[in-house]
Amino acid sequence: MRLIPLIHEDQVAHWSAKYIVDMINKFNPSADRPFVLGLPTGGTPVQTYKYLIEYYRQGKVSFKHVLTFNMDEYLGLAPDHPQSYSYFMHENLFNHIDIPAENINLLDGLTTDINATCQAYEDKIKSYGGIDLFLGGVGVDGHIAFNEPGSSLSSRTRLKTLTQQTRIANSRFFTNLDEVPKYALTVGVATLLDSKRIMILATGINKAQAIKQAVEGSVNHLWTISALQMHKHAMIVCDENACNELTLKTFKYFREIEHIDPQQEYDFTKDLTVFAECL
Ligand SMILES: N[C@@H]1[C@@H](O)[C@H](O)[C@@H](COP(=O)(O)O)O[C@@H]1O
Repeated sequence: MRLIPLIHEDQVAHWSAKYIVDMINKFNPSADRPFVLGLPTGGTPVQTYKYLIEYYRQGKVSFKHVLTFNMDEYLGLAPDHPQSYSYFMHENLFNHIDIPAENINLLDGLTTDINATCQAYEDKIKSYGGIDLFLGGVGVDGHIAFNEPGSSLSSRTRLKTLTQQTRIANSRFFTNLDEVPKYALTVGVATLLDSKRIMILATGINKAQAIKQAVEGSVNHLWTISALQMHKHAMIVCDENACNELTLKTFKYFREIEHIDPQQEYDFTKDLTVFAECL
């Protein structure tokens, strides 16, 4: 696993956006060979999306041949509902870049045939040869996508019941807790593990326990983020607060191998994908 223990939240956003840009450009996608990108919602990636838009506006990346699959969607919310993940993605990213509408894939929260919708999503991902890079966040309870504690580590896209803790955490985007849906459609842990690369973002002290479990804990279905340990190219990009529960030894080790010096400006001009190739 590659852990990038940065200092500030903004560096996490900048690092992750630059990594995505470097990956896309290196891949050199075309109509016949698109780059397949998995995407999350939540508060954490918003700033990453702002940086991606900035890179796009500066002409440093194009999304014309990028195909996206979002990781999850609330059951029962229409795509134009302001709290739906579809709405979020259009507001925060898709409306500001050159991605063709037909390249965007989102789970249908209004589906009347859940199993068929989930199977079709898995099939579509496979038909493109899998996800090249899945970007994600992490819940306070260590969930990735909506794979709540106790999710099978072999799970695929399906319906999940949300925990009360997750509903409370996500209620900040709704008027009150009762409005937060109780169910969601989500890609599974195995769907995520099938991606060629996974990059999880974590910022803030409330993610520190999840990061400890992910990096120092054992692989465990109660902390689904720990399944990243089974992946060949998994990365966690986090700020100092999210590292708060790591041992000093772990923290220093990863900081050293990533050449992160808190006294120096981070060099965002270098190719961030290179280290991953060496792992
Ligand atoms: N399903 C999403 C996850 O994909 C996300 O990682 C998590 C954390 O969100 P935030 O970044 O707002 O802390 O929230 C939701 O539960």
